[in-house]
Amino acid sequence: MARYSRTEGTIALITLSNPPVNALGAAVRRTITDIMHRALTDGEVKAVVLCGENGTFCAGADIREFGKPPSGPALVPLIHDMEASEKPVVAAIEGVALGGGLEIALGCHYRIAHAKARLGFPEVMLGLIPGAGGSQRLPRLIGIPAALELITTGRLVSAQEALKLGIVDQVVDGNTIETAVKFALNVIGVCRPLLSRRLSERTPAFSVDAAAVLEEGMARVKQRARGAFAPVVCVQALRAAATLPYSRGMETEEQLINMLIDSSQARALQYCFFAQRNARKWSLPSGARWNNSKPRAVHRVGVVGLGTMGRGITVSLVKAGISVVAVEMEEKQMDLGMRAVLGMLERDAQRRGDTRPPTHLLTFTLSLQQLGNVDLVIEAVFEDMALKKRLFTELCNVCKPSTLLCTNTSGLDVDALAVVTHRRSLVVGMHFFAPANVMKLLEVVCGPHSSAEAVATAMTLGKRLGKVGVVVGNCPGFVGNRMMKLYLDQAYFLLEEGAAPEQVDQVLEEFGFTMGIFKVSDLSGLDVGWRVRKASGLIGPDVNPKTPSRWRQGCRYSPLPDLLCEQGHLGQKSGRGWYLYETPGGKEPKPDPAMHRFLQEYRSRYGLTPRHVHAHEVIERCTYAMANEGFRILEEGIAARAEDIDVIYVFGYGWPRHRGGPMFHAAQVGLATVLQRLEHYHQLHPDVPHLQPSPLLQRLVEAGSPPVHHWREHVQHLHSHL
Ligand SMILES: CCCCCCCCCCCCC[C@H](O)CC(=O)SCCNC(=O)CCNC(=O)[C@H](O)C(C)(C)COP(=O)(O)OP(=O)(O)OC[C@H]1O[C@@H](n2cnc3c(N)ncnc32)[C@H](O)[C@@H]1OP(=O)(O)O
Repeated sequence: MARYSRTEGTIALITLSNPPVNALGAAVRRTITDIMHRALTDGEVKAVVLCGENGTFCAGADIREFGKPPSGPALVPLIHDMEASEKPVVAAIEGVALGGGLEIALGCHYRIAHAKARLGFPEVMLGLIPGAGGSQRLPRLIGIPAALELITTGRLVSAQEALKLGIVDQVVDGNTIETAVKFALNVIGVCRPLLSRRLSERTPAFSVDAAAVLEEGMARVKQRARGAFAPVVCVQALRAAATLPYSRGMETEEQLINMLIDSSQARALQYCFFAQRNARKWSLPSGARWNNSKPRAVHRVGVVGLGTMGRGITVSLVKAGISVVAVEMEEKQMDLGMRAVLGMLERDAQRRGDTRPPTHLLTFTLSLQQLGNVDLVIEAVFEDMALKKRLFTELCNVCKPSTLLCTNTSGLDVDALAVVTHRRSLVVGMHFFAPANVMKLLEVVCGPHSSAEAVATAMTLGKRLGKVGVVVGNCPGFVGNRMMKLYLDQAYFLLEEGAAPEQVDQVLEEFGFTMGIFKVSDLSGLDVGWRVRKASGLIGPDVNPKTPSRWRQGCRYSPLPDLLCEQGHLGQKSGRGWYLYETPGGKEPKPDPAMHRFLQEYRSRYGLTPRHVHAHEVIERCTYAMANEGFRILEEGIAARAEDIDVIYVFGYGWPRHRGGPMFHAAQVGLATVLQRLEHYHQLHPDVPHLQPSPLLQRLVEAGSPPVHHWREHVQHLHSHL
């Protein structure tokens, strides 16, 4: 938990020891409190050095303890006693000093950091504020504007930036602990009393315009928070630091953290923290798992297709230091793709202050033959199964036998591609999200033949690219797009029933989505879905001409997006979609009076009487339809855990993190309520079978609505696909 030793005769060395990240669980807090007391009262000890074992200072409070009854000593008195001591206390920071870890370091009189250390207050990402004095000490050390930025965003800073800001006193390349011990020996008795080093006793050096900075900060934070409370409360805590004496500021900090600690948003954000980490822990029916499967080394990757996705994937790979052979079939496309990739890399290098983008890692070619020596290929051509099959057959002839063949399809059958190859076990889906160099999500799609080695390699490659990988099973649309289809259907039906696109979007954005569904659709291009619907036989020559327009495959269908596509209204790129744009390619959506007329005519053509659609109906129908499909996905074993589904939605679809994800949201609303509302909507819309509550949801309600991490126990055919 924490060890005590003496060095150089007079220095007490306290080493936090709680692997993997020295989180401050109750037992750790108890041990450091005892050991610190011993050091501060031992007459032979003249100074204390505080460090962490295994190259990590401390990642803060143990997040697993939040939401449980408090136990063990609190951090605030420990930090207070340490700071009040007449013996200098020096923090030797290696690895990370985060949250409560940084709060402890700020209670020390001096801070020495290793050059590779990172420091920060990420509490806001967990729905909290720094609650052990951090919100009061940091602004006293670095001023309101810098503290405001760090605390409201949760951004971590490098040791170098921390030095510039004044958070640390020295940065070292060599042995941090040895340097801190020498430093401690040097300051014994030099700075007596340690008054000027005690941040709580500092007179805040706030500039006269602190009030304006806080006001501006509050406006900015409210605009970005999308309904999340914690960033707003962070500003309130900083306002207390700016306007109140330290002790009153601390009282305010305590009131604010107590208000947040049991909030549903904090629960959701902390759930997301662990869900993201658990997603890495995949397993297959064979018993292969993340921790017993060895990934292949990947040095050189082929990317086939330089459209939007291929370009983003190429940029992502190159930025991770991986050589890429990018193949396009047509010269014109190659030229466009090459210029786009180089432009993105150039802009990225400029942003990072680098003069030269890593273009030496890139080869552009019109010939598949150049893929002979790559370790892995990512196919990113059009969503056309016949084209993909031809390509995979050819890749088998061209690539060395050990090359992994990955498809970036957003929903086509990965197994159908595997079977055309002679290396079925080396085929997996790597489904990136646009723009692929920005979006964090990667669905790794595992077919029935995919080997553990292939899955491990795709997941490891994803991690190198900075992606959050989630292993999913193979079915149309996988997890994300399969649920998205039902979300979109509900949105179209709401328009048919009386809503306007901007009304639906406003409700979804107020709920916290990054962008409303119709804005997203305009951004991605309406033709993307149109092509998928054509390929799946929902529209086009295969449809029996006698089939009613609003009826397909035995259920209600909305032809609204097809009608827009037929008119050339493809979204931003054509200047018109669900919204109107100033020019083709414009980014600013405006409600379109022509769309309102179009919807009116559409409704009267089909005898639909428009009604007022309430905001709660928009949310319920969209989010419960998604969750209901999520339960089916779990039942079929397409996703291993509800958490995986939530990670997919938070990282790939703009679902508000502070609401945890569609499955967690359903649990927070109450599964019995979700079931009852789905039954209600299904009664009103019997022609929408997807609104019928899924059997798993019904069983969970019968079982008393267990918490999310127990849902697996109620799945009848665990791991049918994974
Ligand atoms: C004092 C609490 C008492 C509760 C009563 C409430 C009273 C109110 C008073 C509150 C006092 C507030 C104190 C403080 O202000 C609040 C905090 O400190 S909140 C915590 C802030 N810290 C963080 O958010 C850090 C989170 N961690 C990370 O960012 C990263 O994990 C990392 C440290 C940068 C390391 O990254 P990686 O190397 O990529 O490794 P992983 O992320 O995979 O992590 C490895 C492993 O460690 C687990 N883990 C990481 N951090 C914590 C943590 N803080 N608590 C518990 N567990 C942690 C992570 O889940 C991984 O586990 P694994 O998946 O391997 O099982």
